[in-house]
Amino acid sequence: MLFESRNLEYNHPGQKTLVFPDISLASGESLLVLGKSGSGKTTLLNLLAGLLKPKAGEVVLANKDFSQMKGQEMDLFRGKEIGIVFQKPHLLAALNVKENLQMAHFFSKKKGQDIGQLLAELGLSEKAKSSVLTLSEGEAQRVSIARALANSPKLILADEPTSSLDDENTEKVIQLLKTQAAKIGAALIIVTHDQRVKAHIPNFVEVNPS
Ligand SMILES: Nc1ncnc2c1ncn2[C@@H]1O[C@H](COP(=O)(O)OP(=O)(O)OP(=O)(O)O)[C@@H](O)[C@H]1O
Repeated sequence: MLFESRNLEYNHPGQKTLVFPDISLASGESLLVLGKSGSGKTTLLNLLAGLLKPKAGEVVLANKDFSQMKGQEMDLFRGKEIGIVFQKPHLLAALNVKENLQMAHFFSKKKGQDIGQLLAELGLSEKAKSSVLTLSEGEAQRVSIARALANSPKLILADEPTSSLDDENTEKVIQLLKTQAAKIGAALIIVTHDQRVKAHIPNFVEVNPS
């Protein structure tokens, strides 16, 4: 398996212990994380991104357990191997579209995908030199997907990536995530409430409040 998380538990201060379902994904496979508000979906995503350390359990990507990795070692590992798409695109306002993607290459110190080709595949070639402030919401979300993919990560994590998009852009964003994950052989995990996404990705786990 390319990616596995096992027996994960987490404690927010003063809260009940959250216990998570195990996940196991091969290269190119996609999975939805479903669950009620407050059940722990974002916490799970943060554990899978190495942004939080679990109280128990392990997270293994390409045979490496990174669940207890810290500091610079974790940042470097994440920069190389994990692409994250947030609910709202976090782009650098001072930079244009292409420069935002170049930053991802710069920080990961890894030769990733060709940026021109990636922009073309995401239908953004004409926006390469545009300020990110001038993009529509759908375009900005596609740029943030391009940025998450720029280093050809082995794991792509997306937190409610379609919640502010219309049907057409939702369809586009999900297809892009799926086809790009398959193309670069990554595992794809999407946290969502969005019924529209369930139609495209049948594989899911549910986080239940313990
Ligand atoms: N920093 C924190 N400190 C204390 N408790 C927290 C913290 N972050 C989250 N929690 C609690 O942990 C639980 C899980 O939160 P989390 O954000 O992971 O849920 P979620 O399923 O993503 O919710 P939503 O769908 O509403 O975004 C909730 O009860 C929340 O109040």
